[in-house]
Amino acid sequence: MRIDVITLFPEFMAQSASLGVVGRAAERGLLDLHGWNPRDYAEGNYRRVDDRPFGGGPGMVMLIEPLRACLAAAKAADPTPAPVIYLSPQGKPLTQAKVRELAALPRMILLCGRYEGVDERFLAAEVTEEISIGDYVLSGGELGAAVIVDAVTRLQEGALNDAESAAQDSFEGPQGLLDCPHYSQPAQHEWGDVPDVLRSGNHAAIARWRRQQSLLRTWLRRPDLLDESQLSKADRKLLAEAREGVEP
Ligand SMILES: NC(=O)c1ccc(NC2CCCC2)nc1
Repeated sequence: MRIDVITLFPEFMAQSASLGVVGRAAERGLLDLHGWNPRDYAEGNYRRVDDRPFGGGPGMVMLIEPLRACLAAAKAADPTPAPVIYLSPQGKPLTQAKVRELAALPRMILLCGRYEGVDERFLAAEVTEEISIGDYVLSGGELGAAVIVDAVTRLQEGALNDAESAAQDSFEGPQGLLDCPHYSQPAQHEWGDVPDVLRSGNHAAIARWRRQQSLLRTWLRRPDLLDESQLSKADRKLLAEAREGVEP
């Protein structure tokens, strides 16, 4: 997948995409990441990318023309069509379903705003959709872009060593349940012992326990994600059994 990021801080994106799963995916050619700096496309001695807002008020607004030229350069670099996604608190909340949709694309262009934002005329003319990574305000869209880069890259074929681990992630299953608890060495510890079932070697019992824990955890922590009408008979039975003796 190719991802072009329009940002005044391309070094930030390069850094965040050089580590771990994303870094490895980039090395494997699963991710082709390009940074584009609007300042490189700003005219005049001062190479202005921002100016004061009409109507007054605090802060600055990113100007149309440097962004327009910068986006044109990014599009000219590769013929593959791509949605232009603007990160902002006014965007649609990012969900794993949206991540899966984006991960299936051959390319996307991420636009990162700074200051008070981008001239509305640029958004109206060039932006396909706005996405928010949560209901809070950041100083720039770069962290949102890094979140999207990470989330879509780990879903690229071959990015994760064990494809299963992606399927067992929270929100991944068809019902979008939370992930179950995980344990490793030591089996006994002053903070508690590993549940016996996980050491039993009984893979059916282990899968059952994990499913039950995911159901219980989702019910306790994120009931908004649990649509019991969508649960199978088996899942409803597992949840009922797990609920006994547990206060939400
Ligand atoms: N919740 C978010 O996804 C988000 C995105 C961008 C941002 N700030 C940017 C937007 C325009 C100037 C700074 N803040 C928050």
